[in-house]
This record gives sequence, structure tokens and C-alpha cells, in this order.
Amino acid sequence: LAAILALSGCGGSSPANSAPAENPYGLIEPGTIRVASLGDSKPYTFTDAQGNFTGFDVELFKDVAHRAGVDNVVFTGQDFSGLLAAVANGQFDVGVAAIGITDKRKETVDFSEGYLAGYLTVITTKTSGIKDVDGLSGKRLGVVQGTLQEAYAVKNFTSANLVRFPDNNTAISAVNSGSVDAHFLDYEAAKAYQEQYGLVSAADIPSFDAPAGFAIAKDKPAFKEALNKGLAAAMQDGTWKKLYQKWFPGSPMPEQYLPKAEQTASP
Ligand SMILES: NC(=O)CC[C@H](NC[C@@]1(O)OC[C@@H](O)[C@@H](O)[C@@H]1O)C(=O)O
Repeated sequence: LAAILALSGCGGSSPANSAPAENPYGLIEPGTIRVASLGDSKPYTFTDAQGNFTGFDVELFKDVAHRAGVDNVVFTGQDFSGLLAAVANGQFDVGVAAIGITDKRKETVDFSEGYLAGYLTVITTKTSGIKDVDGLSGKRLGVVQGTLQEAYAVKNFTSANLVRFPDNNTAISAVNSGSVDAHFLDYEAAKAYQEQYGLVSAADIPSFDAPAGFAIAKDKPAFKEALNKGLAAAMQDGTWKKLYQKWFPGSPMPEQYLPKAEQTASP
């Protein structure tokens, strides 16, 4: 009878449209999540003295992956400009690197719900004379290729001379060596570099319309749903808040990611 059932194809297998039971999220290697990330965007994602990836985005993602039932998470550093393509073409299961969700990027990848909304910051040396965005006129401004900062600068800092870098480290060393006058990166990473090199902030530009999300390939609905459920649970039980206060002490905390009971009644 079993042979007949098997032949007839009605042996009760899982519905045709879901991934095989042993790999529900369609991972490259079942049971392991391969993450494309950055090593130099402290405190979002960076490698510590032992070479381990850590930071707010890293720890939040590992928490969410745990809630989705996957504890084997492998991080690999990438240039930001190649990160989304590497996720889209199946080299990685997910991109985790303070990646702002935009319609343009959704042409290449899909995103989880947002988990962090903040500012884009211009940092410079104390002696550059750049005190605000007008001060960028005629100056050399560093941007990391493929970032929202690059797109924003192309559109809005039209009198600055943009210099594209593969990552923050090379851009910051160019600021320190004087080969560029300023660099344009994420607020918390800018703060870390300011502390490390005595640089100063010249402008903070809100990027709340493009909150950071986890970038995944387009055809992974079960994976996306699991990440969103994990994110919602981490926000609701205060894990998100704990990680935010650990990695961004003193920074204003966006309310929308706090437990519902802690959100002030919407006006
Ligand atoms: N890691 C990077 O270099 C990413 C740079 C840049 N991050 C922007 C952003 O996602 O950073 C975290 C939050 O402040 C978001 O509001 C912001 O859009 C981007 O998505 O292009």
C-alpha cells in the first residue's frame, strides 16, 4: 500500500509551496545563517580585538535568529557596495549592517521590518573650518560607496567634491591624513570615530524615513516572517531597549521600538 501511495504522490508530504521541512527558511546551509556584515561600523557592526563580530545590529540579529530557532550564525565582512548584491545572489542568507530600507534597495532585496531610525552625520577635523553643510562647498567629502550618504550627498551637496571609499576605515584615514576634508557616515559610527581621533561633527541629517532593516533575498517569505516575529518579540520584551542602551548610551531613543506599555500615547 505504501508503495502505491508513494507512487501516487499522495503520501501526505508537506504542501508543494513551502520549503522542505528540514530547511524552512531556505538557508544556504540548513541550521546555519550566513550574514554579510561590516567590520568597521562601530557600534552597529564591527569586529572586536578578538576578531569577533559584535555591536547593536549583530547582537540584535543573533537574538532574533535565536528566537527563530537558529543559533549557528556566521558573520563575514563585506564592502557595503557589494553587500546587497551578495545577499540577492545567494552568497549570504542576510545582510546586517545598519542598512536603511529604501524602495530603490527593494528592487534588489527584501527587508525585515525596521529596527533602528537615526541620523546621517558629517564629521571633520577641528581645523577644517567646516561648521555646517554650507561649509562643504568646494571641499572634498568622503562617502562609502553604495550608502544613503552617497545618494544624499550626490543630490544635496552639489558644490562638494565627493570622494568614494569602500569602507569607513579608509575614509577616516583619508580625513586624518588630510586627503579629504570630511566624511559622511552614520551618527553612532561618527561618534565612535570622533572619540577615537578627536574629530568633530559638522551636521546631523535625519534618516527616519529609511530605518535600518535586515536585508534578505526576495523569495524567502518564511525567513522574512520568522525575522519579523523575532524582532517584534525582542522589542516587546525589552531586549531591543536593553541593547540600545548598551550600545548607544545617552542617545535619544526612538519610541516606536519600545514595549507598547512604554510608548507615550500617540497624539
Ligand atoms: N553600514 C553602513 O555604512 C550603512 C550606511 C547607511 N545607514 C543608514 C541608516 O540605516 O543607519 C541606521 C539608522 O540611522 C537609519 O535611520 C539610517 O537610514 C545606509 O543604509 O546606507
